[in-house]
Amino acid sequence: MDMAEDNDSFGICFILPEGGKTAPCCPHGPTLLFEKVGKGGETGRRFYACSACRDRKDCSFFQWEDDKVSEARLLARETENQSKRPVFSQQEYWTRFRKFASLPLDEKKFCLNCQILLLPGEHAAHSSHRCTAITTAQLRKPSALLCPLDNKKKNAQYLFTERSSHFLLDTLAGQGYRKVLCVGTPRLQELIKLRNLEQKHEPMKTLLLDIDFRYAQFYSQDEFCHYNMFNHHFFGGEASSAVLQSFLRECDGEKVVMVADPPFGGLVKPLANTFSLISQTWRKLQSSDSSKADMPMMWIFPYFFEPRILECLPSLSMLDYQVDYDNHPLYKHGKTGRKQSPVRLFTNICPGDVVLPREEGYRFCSVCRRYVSGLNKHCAKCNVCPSKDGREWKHCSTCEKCVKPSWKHCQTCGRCALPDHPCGQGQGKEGCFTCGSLKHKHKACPLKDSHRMSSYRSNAKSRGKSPSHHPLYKPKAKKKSGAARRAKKMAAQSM
Ligand SMILES: C[S@@+](CC[C@H](N)C(=O)[O-])C[C@H]1O[C@@H](n2cnc3c(N)ncnc32)[C@H](O)[C@@H]1O
Ligand SMILES: [Zn+2]
Ligand SMILES: [Zn+2]
Ligand SMILES: [Zn+2]
Ligand SMILES: [Zn+2]
Ligand SMILES: [Zn+2]
Ligand SMILES: [Zn+2]
Repeated sequence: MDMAEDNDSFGICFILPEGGKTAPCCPHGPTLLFEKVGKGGETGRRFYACSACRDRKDCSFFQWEDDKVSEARLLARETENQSKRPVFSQQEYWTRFRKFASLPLDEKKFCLNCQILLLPGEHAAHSSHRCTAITTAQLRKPSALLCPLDNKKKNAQYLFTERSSHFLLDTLAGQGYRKVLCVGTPRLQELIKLRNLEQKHEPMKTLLLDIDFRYAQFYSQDEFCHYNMFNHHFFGGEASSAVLQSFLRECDGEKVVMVADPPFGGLVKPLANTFSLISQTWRKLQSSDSSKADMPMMWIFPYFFEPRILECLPSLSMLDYQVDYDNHPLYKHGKTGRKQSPVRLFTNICPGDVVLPREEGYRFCSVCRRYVSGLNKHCAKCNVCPSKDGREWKHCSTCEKCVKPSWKHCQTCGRCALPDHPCGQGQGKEGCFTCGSLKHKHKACPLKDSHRMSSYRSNAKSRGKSPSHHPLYKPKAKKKSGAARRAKKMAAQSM
């Protein structure tokens, strides 16, 4: 980490759900349990908060773990949760879609204000809204039709460029996968369906799990589930989770792979927990010979979360491929954008099997047995291709490792750092790689279980007060950890 963390801050830890305890629900399904952690690492009071939203404006749920909640309050909560449900069930959406698809062209209308496909009887009710005609081709590309939800702290809908979505699809098809579980990847699902229509390749099946139920309008029950990937919650209940179960069953040798592209501000640990649960479900459904294997997956996330991700899911490894987005213009691949994309693929597919495009400068390192960025030169001393960010890193013989090109070895700190680093705070120790603090090691880090600390920074005064004084809702970001700071910057620089 290239950042020092201010040591007076408190962290918030995410606690994995314990068996037998049911968490209260917000409109986004079961909430997650968190714990405030003091500077000495001592733990504080636990509370439940929304799994999906990091901003109080999006979901204001808050409850101390030991709160006694009145019946009246529970009822009010349930009513609120109900009111946030989609108007139609997935089956109703599908019926509507089929009706819509059979309409003559001049009756096919989409309301831009309400973001819904309109059936003939509904045009009048939307007459004062902006409505647009829809072609069959548009109907097949919902991700281009729906306006991306760029709410940074909730949806952060960044859509793959053609380059990245085709790369993903070609790679997976080339590996023999015939079923792609798309977790938060609507554009990939769409591309798979378009490719099937061409009838040039063996058809692939796809199921989209996404919290954005606008996509429900375009798909059958077998193609879309309204889903929250931070708590593995199916809004459509058991019928919906059964859809996933049947998708994960590999009949006739149809291999399944999962591709997930969560919002970058999301917590790593709950996501890893969800992906493990999906993998477990998959494993139970397979014949005995694959009982030990993990479900093949690709998790798309910025490279600076690598330590966190590998800590949670050690079977993954990070590839050098830069994933880029249409509506994230600053982070384009290679030299075309102002900056290189920091987003990478984390996968348990053998890295050597994922061929990165030579025409984009990637090359195969025969020692590392994987494809790497053109500038990622193999270091004979470290015996790896060390670069994480696509730039050429250089070896520091004092630190005995390769470092970013902008770093210089500092005699005072006894390590490599940016030239303008806060000097002299480390006493020659490397400190914590989670938060960057030089005063403790990673194992003792109070922020270990959360990279959400940027929005959760607080002071002790908030303890015991009402929800409106809750630490979650008081973003008092001074200095963030490297990863949190960069994730925030990515979100802020978008659009
Ligand atoms: C970074 S975008 C990825 C889109 C992808 N690059 C594509 O082009 O298909 C994040 C996606 O995850 C979805 N999403 C956000 N929060 C979610 C949650 N809690 N559960 C499930 N999906 C979520 C968004 O609706 C969006 O589709
Ligand atoms: Zn919520
Ligand atoms: Zn409307
Ligand atoms: Zn190498
Ligand atoms: Zn080296
Ligand atoms: Zn050094
Ligand atoms: Zn120094």
